[in-house]
Amino acid sequence: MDLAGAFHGAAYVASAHAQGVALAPEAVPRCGARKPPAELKFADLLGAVLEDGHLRFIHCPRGRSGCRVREDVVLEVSGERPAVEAWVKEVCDKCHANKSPRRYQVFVNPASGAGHAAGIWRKAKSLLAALPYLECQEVFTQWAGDAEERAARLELQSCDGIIVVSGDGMVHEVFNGLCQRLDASAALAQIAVGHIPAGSGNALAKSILEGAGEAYGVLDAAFLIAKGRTQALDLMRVQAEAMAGVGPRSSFLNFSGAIVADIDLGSEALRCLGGCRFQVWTALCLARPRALLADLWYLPPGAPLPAQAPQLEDELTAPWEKISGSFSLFFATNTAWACYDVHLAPGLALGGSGWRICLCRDFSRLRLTKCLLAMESGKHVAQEGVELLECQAFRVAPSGGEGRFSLDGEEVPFKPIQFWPSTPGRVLGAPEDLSESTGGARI
Ligand SMILES: Nc1ncnc2c1ncn2[C@@H]1O[C@H](COP(=O)(O)OP(=O)(O)OP(=O)(O)O)[C@@H](O)[C@H]1O
Repeated sequence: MDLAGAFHGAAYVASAHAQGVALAPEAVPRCGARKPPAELKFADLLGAVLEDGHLRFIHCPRGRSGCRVREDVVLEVSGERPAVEAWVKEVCDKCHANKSPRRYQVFVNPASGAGHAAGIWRKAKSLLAALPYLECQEVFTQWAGDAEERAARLELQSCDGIIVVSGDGMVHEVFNGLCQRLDASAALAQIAVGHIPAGSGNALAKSILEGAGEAYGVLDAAFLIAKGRTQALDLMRVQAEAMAGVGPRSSFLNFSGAIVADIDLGSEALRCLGGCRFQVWTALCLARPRALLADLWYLPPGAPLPAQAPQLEDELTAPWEKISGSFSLFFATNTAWACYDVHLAPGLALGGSGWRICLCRDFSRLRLTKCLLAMESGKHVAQEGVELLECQAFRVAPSGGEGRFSLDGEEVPFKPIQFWPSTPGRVLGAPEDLSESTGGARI
């Protein structure tokens, strides 16, 4: 169907087809791009909204840098109101994956990253609030653990997802809140978690955006969330000694020892620097790198996974594999990116692919430095001696010396710890399903 109208006396025709809305040459934009684009692609559109006889296309094409920019196009429409409304609805339905209205709970952490979360949320909200099919209820967290408590108490009937405006630490809290619930399986299936990067590492946001072919940015993250596609995320149940008072934990992101944990945990005090905190602390840690003396057991892909996780004190035999040694680097991950600029496991998909463990054994300071530098591009995987193991489950037990362990960016005791797959979660934002975006009939 075509939509005809006039603006300042100029005639135009907006014509929706399978890939987008074509604007006839004489179409005149009321605001936005100086020159009207010939076509507004559904891939760049979040919807069309009727406001006082005008039709606003919420349009976010990619700018020169590859990041999304907001370039709404507003046209004056004429015609029978019901016909125009039907046209608008059909266009909207083609713009986002989820046809029904969605209600999101938003958690903004004023203490995350360099303390810019409120401004970051304002930017994302200006886009999300323009979409009539989205309703966002925001809460500024008051203390560490606030988001976890709220996720554990959330009423499932009133919420379709949680948007975290913070770093990975608060995403960890939200998944742990969902995992603690009596109805955890239902909550994890229903409540998809979106991540708008406002922390220092923002590994989840980066991994989702990169996997969906989007640039890393605030508007990009908000755009992908609004698109409404979701995907599974593997979660691991964490069994550890001496976690009394903390309760059982789940991990969605990573686990590290040796220099990576020392950098991650040691640099906490420099959170005000944002992502730079890692660079500064890496330089300090490389001056005197501390190796992890430990035994690692892991269950390789394809090995039968028992229904029950072994107890931490149980002996592990085949098909478990065992590696003992001095690890200069120990970094297990569930996501391709371990930080917005650390491409730890290139190509690792979020759901159903298990974890990867990156190991360096007995590396000199020079080799370790080269490995850490190459991680930015993911080229470390081709370096001699860098191992990347695939696993379904794993256990690490320190065998001597001192050290620290970091679980999703938070410190856990330097004691035996085991990771066992649990009910997967869901995240907001996924690559476009090509079968959905092509072959649509002309409307
Ligand atoms: N109002 C608050 N005051 C103090 N701390 C808070 C508040 N709200 C949340 N927190 C805590 O802030 C901590 C840090 O947040 P988060 O980990 O998300 O950011 P980050 O450390 O800067 O980023 P990243 O984890 O990506 O490196 C979390 O552990 C969270 O519990």
